[in-house]
Amino acid sequence: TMSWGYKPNNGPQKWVENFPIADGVRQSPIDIVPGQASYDAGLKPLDLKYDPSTCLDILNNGHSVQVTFADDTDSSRLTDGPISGLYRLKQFHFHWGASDDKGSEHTVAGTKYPAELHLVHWNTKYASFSEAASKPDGLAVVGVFLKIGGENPNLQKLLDAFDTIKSKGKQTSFANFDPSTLLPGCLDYWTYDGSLTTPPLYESVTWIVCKEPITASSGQMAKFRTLLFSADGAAPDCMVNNYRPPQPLKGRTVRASFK
Ligand SMILES: CCCCCNS(=O)(=O)c1cc(S(N)(=O)=O)ccc1C(=O)O
Ligand SMILES: [Zn+2]
Repeated sequence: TMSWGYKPNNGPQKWVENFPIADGVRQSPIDIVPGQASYDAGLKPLDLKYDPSTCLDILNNGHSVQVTFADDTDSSRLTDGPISGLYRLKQFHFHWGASDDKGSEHTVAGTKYPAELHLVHWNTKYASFSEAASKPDGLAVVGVFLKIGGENPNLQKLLDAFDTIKSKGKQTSFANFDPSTLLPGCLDYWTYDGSLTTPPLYESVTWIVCKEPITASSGQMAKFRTLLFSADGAAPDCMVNNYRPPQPLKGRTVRASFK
């Protein structure tokens, strides 16, 4: 049997067949409507501290490109913001479109961005990432939108590794990358209770979506589209449109850290 993907026969409309939580009460992503978000003066600024020496490798996992971090210490972590306690950085990855007019998972008043970066952190009140991944307060994912603009030299460091991880299952060592170079200058955010946006779709994510996008040039976005969903030797299948569309809010409140 074919595993899940983003095509008509195995994509987001079909995931509920093997992952019934796809129709759950706190699914992600969502359309964020700024006028309907409630400003919460109690929300703290995000405190993100990343140690580049914890960066391990870059991988084509067949769904996205992922940069993985050593998470055996607290040296790359998220605290404050909407969360309590300390969450360790596990990995970051992206979602993008076949063209610059789509690609993000979250949308803002219906607006799609060409891509979205997700920095995945897990709650150290649990013993491991995989234990945390299924708990209601287990994960905190920081989302950052990419918009078309000037060349992004920090993003380029990742793109330069893409030729060696073109196909599914390829990975290569990737050292001393500082993910904070991919964060926008302003860390105003929206936050809501949600889920993983890929199977198993666990409802375990506190989403923290930055209001300010970072830029990528159109040529840099084209580089993402040279990656393949397919493994070496299989018919080449371009890795594009690896995003889940917005899901029903089902009564949830979206809070804003800013007025
Ligand atoms: C134990 C099962 C964990 C599955 C989730 N893993 S993850 O790194 O949090 C993740 C999050 C996300 S997302 N878009 O941040 O919800 C997408 C993919 C993955 C992945 O597994 O590659
Ligand atoms: Zn993601």
